Amino acid sequence: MRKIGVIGLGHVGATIAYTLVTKGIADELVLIDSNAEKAVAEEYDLRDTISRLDTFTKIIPQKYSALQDADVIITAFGNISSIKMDGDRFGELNYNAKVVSEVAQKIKNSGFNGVLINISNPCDVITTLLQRQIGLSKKQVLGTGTFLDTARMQRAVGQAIHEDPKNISGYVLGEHGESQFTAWSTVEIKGHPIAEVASARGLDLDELDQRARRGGWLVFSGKHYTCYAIATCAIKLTLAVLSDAHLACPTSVYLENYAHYIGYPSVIGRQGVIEVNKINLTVEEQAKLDNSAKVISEKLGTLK
Ligand SMILES: NC(=O)c1ccc[n+]([C@@H]2O[C@H](COP(=O)([O-])OP(=O)(O)OC[C@H]3O[C@@H](n4cnc5c(N)ncnc54)[C@H](O)[C@@H]3O)[C@@H](O)[C@H]2O)c1
Repeated sequence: MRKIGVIGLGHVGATIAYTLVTKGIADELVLIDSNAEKAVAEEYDLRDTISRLDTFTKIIPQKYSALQDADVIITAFGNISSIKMDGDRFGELNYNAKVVSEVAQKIKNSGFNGVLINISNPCDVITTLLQRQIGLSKKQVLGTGTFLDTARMQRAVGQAIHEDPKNISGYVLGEHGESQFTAWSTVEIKGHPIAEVASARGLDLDELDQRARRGGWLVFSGKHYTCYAIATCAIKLTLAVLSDAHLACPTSVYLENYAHYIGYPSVIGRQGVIEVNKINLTVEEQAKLDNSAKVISEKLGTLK
């Protein structure tokens, strides 16, 4: 039996819930939102969907205690309308930090002992707060982090050279925010290092890095939220946990040397973060990672 909880049923949470139901991934789905009307609306839209599906999902609305034996909780609470068009994901910091204190206590009281995947922004800060306040092990808590930004880098490079983005491998690392960076030393196209392809095809890597970083704002500026790509990232991570896939991907993971969560290569399976996959970065990339960690650390500091 696969039991999943989604907390926060806005654009992102509702897209995730719909995907979990229509793909038959969840046998039981706990749906929670502080907006009671919104929760009922999403619950019944999904119940009506189930009438036409070949699979059945038991929907359990608004019940934290039902999370006790859940395999995965996905947190997608927030207030996206508080984000201005200036490209700063820290706009939700104070709001979501307050939500954490409420939600973390309720998750803790439920006795949940599975894997928590956080989406709420600022992702690295909120993931750090959730882990600290729920008290689950650092392996059991992760954030989507730069998994989405890496998809955007794959899209930017793929578009530039007319390749399927899935043929581009490598990592965007650091904060899920403005200080993120593409670690070009890790990027390959069908096994060819990007440096080779860039010189042969005249690619401007700085510009592609910028396109990956600004990718979210391209979507946000048109519809004032993003949903499909982040939901797909969360679903992929959920499936990696449920099937113990040992999926190698960048997520927001706890790094001892920074003492908080940050986007870094990891391996995801049944227990959550199976491994923090330490890789060799160039001196320049390491400096960018350190800088990104400083940005996250400073924001955490403002909350103390
Ligand atoms: N990490 C990423 O890559 C990524 C990508 C997209 C969005 N996000 C973030 O995900 C979050 C959700 O985005 P959205 O567009 O769905 O926002 P949204 O404003 O549409 O939805 C947020 C939902 O959370 C609910 N909520 C607020 N406080 C709550 C609480 N105390 N308990 C339970 N539910 C609560 C709200 O009622 C609302 O339905 C935001 O923080 C957003 O910035 C992150």
